[in-house]
Amino acid sequence: MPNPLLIAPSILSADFARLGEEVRALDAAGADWIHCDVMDGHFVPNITFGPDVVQAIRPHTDKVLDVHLMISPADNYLEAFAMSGADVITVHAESGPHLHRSLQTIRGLGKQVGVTLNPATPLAVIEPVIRLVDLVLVMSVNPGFGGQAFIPDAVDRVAAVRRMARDRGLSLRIEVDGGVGPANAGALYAAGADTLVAGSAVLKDGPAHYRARMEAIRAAAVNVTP
Ligand SMILES: O=C(CO)[C@H](O)[C@H](O)COP(=O)(O)O
Ligand SMILES: [Fe+2]
Repeated sequence: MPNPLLIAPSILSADFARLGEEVRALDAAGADWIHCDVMDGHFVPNITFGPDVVQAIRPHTDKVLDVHLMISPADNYLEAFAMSGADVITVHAESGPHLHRSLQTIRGLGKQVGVTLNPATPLAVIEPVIRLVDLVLVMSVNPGFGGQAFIPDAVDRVAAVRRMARDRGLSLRIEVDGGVGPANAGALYAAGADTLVAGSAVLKDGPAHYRARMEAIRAAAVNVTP
């Protein structure tokens, strides 16, 4: 039985001066999760925000706050993000030498555990830790910026992660992030993705379009028979 499809708009493409309003608008427009991109200017060549901003948006929605940490090292900040009200905390496998420990720490903080891989990282890296996670995030762009072109190899990588999970009897979530929109949602869902992050495809034309943009992605995903 596949997991229900979730659409997770990324606030990376929101108006940062009106972040609370933006989160409320995404929630009201039918977002399943709110995806929060945390960048440190070191692991990725861009800087966004830290746990104080996650804490500031927490009262604006009851939806799951899906925190994608693009920071290195991540371990020193996991507790702060847990305290900020994050529900899912995802770390990059490439961001430190102690991935297993990072995932154990997130679990110990009572949060859903995510691991993510850059497009060039072999999928085998997650084999030793796949039983520890609730979610595998397959990056479909090189992390750091919104609005980049989708890397088509991500579809095959999703299918391979789904096989890896099924072979072990795991029904974890597979999330895809970067350049996701109606043009690739069907292929991603058919390959086994169940959580689609979308920044620019949802937010680029403002709040009046949020609902229609998310519905278009949802419709494109489920209309392709796996
Ligand atoms: O993690 C990210 C970038 O590193 C973002 O979540 C992602 O790029 C979303 O933006 P878009 O849908 O515009 O690509
Ligand atoms: Fe992200």
